[in-house]
Amino acid sequence: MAATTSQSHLLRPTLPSLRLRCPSSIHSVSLRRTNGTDRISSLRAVSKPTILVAEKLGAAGLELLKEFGNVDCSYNMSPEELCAKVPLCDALIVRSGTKVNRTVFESSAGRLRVVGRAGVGIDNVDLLAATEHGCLVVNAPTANTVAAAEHGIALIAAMARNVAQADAALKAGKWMRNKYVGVSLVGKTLAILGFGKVGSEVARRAKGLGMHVVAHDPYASAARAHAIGVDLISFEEAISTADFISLHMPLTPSTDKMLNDETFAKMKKGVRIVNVARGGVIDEEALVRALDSGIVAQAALDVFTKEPPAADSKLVLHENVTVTPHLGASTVEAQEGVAIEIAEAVVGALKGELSATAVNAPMVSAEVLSELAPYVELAEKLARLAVQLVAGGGGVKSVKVTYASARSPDDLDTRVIRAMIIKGLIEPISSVFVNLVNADFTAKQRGVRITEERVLIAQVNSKFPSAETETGEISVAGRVKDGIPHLTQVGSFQVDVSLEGSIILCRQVDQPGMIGAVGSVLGERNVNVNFMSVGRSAPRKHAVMAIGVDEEPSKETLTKIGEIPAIEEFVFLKL
Ligand SMILES: NC(=O)c1ccc[n+]([C@@H]2O[C@H](COP(=O)([O-])OP(=O)(O)OC[C@H]3O[C@@H](n4cnc5c(N)ncnc54)[C@H](O)[C@@H]3O)[C@@H](O)[C@H]2O)c1
Ligand SMILES: O=C(O)[C@H](O)COP(=O)(O)O
Repeated sequence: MAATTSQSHLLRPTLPSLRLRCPSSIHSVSLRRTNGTDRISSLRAVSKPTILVAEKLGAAGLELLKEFGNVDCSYNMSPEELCAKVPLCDALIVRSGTKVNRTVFESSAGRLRVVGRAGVGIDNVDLLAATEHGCLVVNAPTANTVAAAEHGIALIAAMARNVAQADAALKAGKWMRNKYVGVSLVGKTLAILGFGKVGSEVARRAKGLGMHVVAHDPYASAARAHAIGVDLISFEEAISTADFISLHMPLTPSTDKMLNDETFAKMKKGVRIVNVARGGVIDEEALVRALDSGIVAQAALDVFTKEPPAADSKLVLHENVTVTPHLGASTVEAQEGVAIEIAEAVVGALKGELSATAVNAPMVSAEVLSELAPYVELAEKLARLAVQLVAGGGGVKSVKVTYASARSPDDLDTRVIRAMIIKGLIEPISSVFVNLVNADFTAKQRGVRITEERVLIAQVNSKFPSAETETGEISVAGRVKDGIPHLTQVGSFQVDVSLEGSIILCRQVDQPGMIGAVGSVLGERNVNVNFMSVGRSAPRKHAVMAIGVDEEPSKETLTKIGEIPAIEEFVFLKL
């Protein structure tokens, strides 16, 4: 019998069974918890990795990298030069100026294990190709946020007051006070599209300038926006009511050319547009048309579809457009921060640690990670063992994994364990290298179907911990002997005591004299013992004594039992 209560320990997941279903048979393996080390990323260890830095990186980051590996700083490489170098490198660090496409991963012939993007946007890295090649991609998402937001504000102010145009005119000898009358920011509506890290920092600053700030972001939390004093509104409302629009979303298939002829047509005439996100979110030819027609009064752009843009770009040369050459992240402070952030992420990944900034692998919180760590090696080893039990060498096509845990099934992140199971299933029978990055992809590609079942187990804190099983349940067993109910097991201890009157359970060190010591305490206080049984784990180790008593012992009697030196825990139970 297994008894459970609703009390639960949150951090005690258990993985009691893994079942491998093969075409003709079922193999079961019991899982046990081990103290195995965390081999989550399973990135192959090399003595001193080579790290290729393809774009300029801050000195502090380079120092960190040099402490760990051989650092090759090769800036301004052609695509061909990059492809020629990657087979010799374990990690590659880039900014936005290097295209890390499928050819790069293919050229690396499996050597490249980490791509570090020293910045936020990863639109220059082919994530699918990285994943297929088992290459982790990490970025540095936080260190340049403030720099980008400050640049956005600088562009809003410079555009509104014609700073760049007036500067150029004056340097050309033209004093044009009438031509460069600007517009004020105070009281104007600023619509922020993309209310993430940069967008929300721009919002804070714009509010300080007296602007009315609204935002559109399908994934942002309204509570977070309200905390900054910003209303989240629809895209249509944002673009049709704004005096200024500032773009802060990533470039993805769904944001590609988000601002186009159709959307410009819906804007308030004379709107001003700022883009420090990615050039591709604007249809640049449509923007030129909107500028020419006067729908858009001015634009300030830090980013372009093609960087650098063509020297004769109509957009760049437009008199109502202010441009900077992708300088949003380019402050001394941001570049030092980004360099350190990416160096730490790349070094961590090369060491085989899970990165908090992984872009194409599960990001798992430190809490969940430490909870799962003991099961990681277990999962891989069991899968390795199980796959080798399959006759015929064809591997498995279908695997069912059952996770029994005190965590709610919705709150059980199984990605790391699943990846290790896939690794254990596939690596022994193939030359494929499987890690956390490519596990799901590899399983799918090889036709291995993983189904997962999550079972919620309630766990209890027992008054008598020896009654608990490894999985946190209270376990007792009994039988009927000569018509009388008997207790035959407490936890993992075998006992045999009739269930009459009341029972005292004691756990003690197995040593001579214990039955006499407890019996004398009871006898001296006139408590009649009707049955006594001892079960032990091994001679002279631990034992559980079950004592049936006719009378209820006083508190003082129980205290005396507890004071016997070898007694480790005890409990009195009324039946
Ligand atoms: N110019 C620069 O030097 C510079 C510097 C830093 C960041 N950036 C760019 O700025 C952008 C934002 O960076 P971040 O750090 O704030 O990223 P972030 O991930 O914190 O924020 C992006 C936000 O865009 C939102 N979003 C996604 N799709 C959207 C859509 N269709 N409409 C509206 N919102 C949408 C997301 O929900 C998210 O909240 C990125 O494109 C990044 O590459 C540029
Ligand atoms: O996405 C980013 O982090 C910015 O666009 C900065 O890019 P950069 O590193 O090329 O300056």
